[in-house]
Amino acid sequence: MTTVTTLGQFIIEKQADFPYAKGELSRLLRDIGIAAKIVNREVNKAGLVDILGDNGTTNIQGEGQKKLDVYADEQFISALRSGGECCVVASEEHGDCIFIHSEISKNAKYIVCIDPLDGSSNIDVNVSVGTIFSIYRRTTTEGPVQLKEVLQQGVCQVAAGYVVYGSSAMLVYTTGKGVNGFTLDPSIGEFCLSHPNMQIPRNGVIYSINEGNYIKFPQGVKDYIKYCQVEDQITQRPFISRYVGSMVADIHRNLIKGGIFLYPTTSSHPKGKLRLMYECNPLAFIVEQAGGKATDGYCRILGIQPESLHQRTPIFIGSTEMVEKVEEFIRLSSEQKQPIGVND
Ligand SMILES: O=P(O)(O)OC[C@H]1O[C@](O)(COP(=O)(O)O)[C@@H](O)[C@@H]1O
Ligand SMILES: [Mg+2]
Ligand SMILES: [Mg+2]
Repeated sequence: MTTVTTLGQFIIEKQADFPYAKGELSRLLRDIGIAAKIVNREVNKAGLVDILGDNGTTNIQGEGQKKLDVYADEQFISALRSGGECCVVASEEHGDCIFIHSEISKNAKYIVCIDPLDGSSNIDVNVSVGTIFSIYRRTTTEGPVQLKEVLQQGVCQVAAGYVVYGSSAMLVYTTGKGVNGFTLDPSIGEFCLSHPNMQIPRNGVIYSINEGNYIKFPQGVKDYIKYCQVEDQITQRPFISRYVGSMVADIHRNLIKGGIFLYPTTSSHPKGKLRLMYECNPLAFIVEQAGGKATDGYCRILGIQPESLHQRTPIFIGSTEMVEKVEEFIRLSSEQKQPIGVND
């Protein structure tokens, strides 16, 4: 008989890794797991319930909100509110932080940054979407929590994770001691350990970028795409182009198979499109913990000092050797030198 380890059991077991732990972070991860199950239930039957389509509202970034964006946002915020371990939430769907002032949360130490529904453009077409979360601890216990306590560097994360709502629902997270993946077993309603100690291959043959923006990319990125497309058996090129358009799904695939995900600056997004606090930092923490790399082309994503809640950054993330290769192309093009391996 196969024994299953549920997320709840695993979290408790791993608590021993943290001598100061009192169970608060465990309960917070549990609360996120519960909200993920509720969102998954709606995603699974999205066509049958009134949850597809536009919500008719826009978020702080001027993006049209989907009904599922708003629904997921409400579910995660209500779970974090009622759980009692979270003192402030920074969500993609809200311009400002949501400070939680309740009796149950008066001693709460944790700060959660969240992208409640990632891959919104794929919601209505039954393609994998996700949720991304990042957890920090307050930097002081004095007085009410301040915005500056939210704007911590990615290296200060105490935990991060994502949920993929795909052919199966999976929750993948790290607390800085490796990465583990759990698959939802609908028959028992539990996330069960299915991918222990996930490791991303050091190299890969999959590159993931919206090539529709090709002409808007910096030269170094264009050169790297050309490099990926040139025939060369030794380096197994041409590489395979895969792009779901849901960052969580693209990163999850590369985490398992190896590969690189790139969202550079473009002329329409001169600072990049993806958000540092609740997309890039959490996924960078996971990929680094799995043995990969995440940079903005020059610097480590986790080392960037945040200045605002919804700031964007270019990102190159995945198998270490592939990220180092694209960094090389970006450096060479900024030194206006001809890269090797493009016009073989
Ligand atoms: O359509 P584009 O420009 O390729 O952008 C796709 C990217 O935008 C996102 O959908 C942005 O995330 P949200 O859906 O949470 O706003 C990413 O998941 C995805 O990688
Ligand atoms: Mg997103
Ligand atoms: Mg989103």
